[in-house]
Amino acid sequence: MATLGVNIDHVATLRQQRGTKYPDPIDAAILVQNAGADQITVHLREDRRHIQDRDVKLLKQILQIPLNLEIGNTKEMIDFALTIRPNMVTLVPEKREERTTEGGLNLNQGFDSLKNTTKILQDNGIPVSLFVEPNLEDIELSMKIGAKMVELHTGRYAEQDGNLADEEFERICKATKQAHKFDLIVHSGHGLHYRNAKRIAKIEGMCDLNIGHSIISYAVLVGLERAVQEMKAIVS
Ligand SMILES: CC(=O)[C@@H](O)[C@H](O)COP(=O)(O)O
Ligand SMILES: NCC(=O)COP(=O)(O)O
Repeated sequence: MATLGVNIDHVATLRQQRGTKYPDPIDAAILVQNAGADQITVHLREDRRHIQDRDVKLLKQILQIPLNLEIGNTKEMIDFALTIRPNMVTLVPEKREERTTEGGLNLNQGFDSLKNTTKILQDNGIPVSLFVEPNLEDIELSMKIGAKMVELHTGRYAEQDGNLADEEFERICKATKQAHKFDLIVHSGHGLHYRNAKRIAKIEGMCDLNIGHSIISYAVLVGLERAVQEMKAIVS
């Protein structure tokens, strides 16, 4: 079975929504670590809509489990990663206007630049994963770029039902097999939740699942009763 990386971006989304100091993703990361997560994942977006530079710096200092930093392939982000030195970097595509990451990297278009960035980071001891569509061409390109890992974008699998989800699942299985032939470590993520994650975790050789939005959403619900009871005790 796979290990679990918990993406805590959307704890920061709640904070940024009001410009408050709470909820602090650092507090969340400690709870997540104590609950048994194998890794913390954060996506430092160019527009800083959720996670902030300060969050990443503190996480690197306090975490006892690995920190996976997701960034776009820009000079600003590469310089930041080289300063912070996370345990790994996942290079992801980014569009300011998107609500969330819509697909994998365009490896054909970005080939030279991604190869260069991967080399810089890995030469500095930071292993690189490429966030890619689960297709055979992109797996081969990932190997040619020289990354040690890929993260297969499971968004389409998560959005589909029935036969269409089965077809996507097959694509993920084939991409995983192909990646193993090239000695790439395989992770998966995006849109995974309590009903669709198990099937992906059971794929042979699937290393890690990065899951964020569904876990933070569920945490709001399972924590609400206690939160209301504690406020009720204060106001009454
Ligand atoms: C790259 C990826 O799939 C996730 O990290 C996702 O991007 C979470 O961040 P957003 O919800 O801001 O897209
Ligand atoms: N790389 C995927 C990730 O970190 C979490 O994505 P999501 O579960 O928030 O959709």
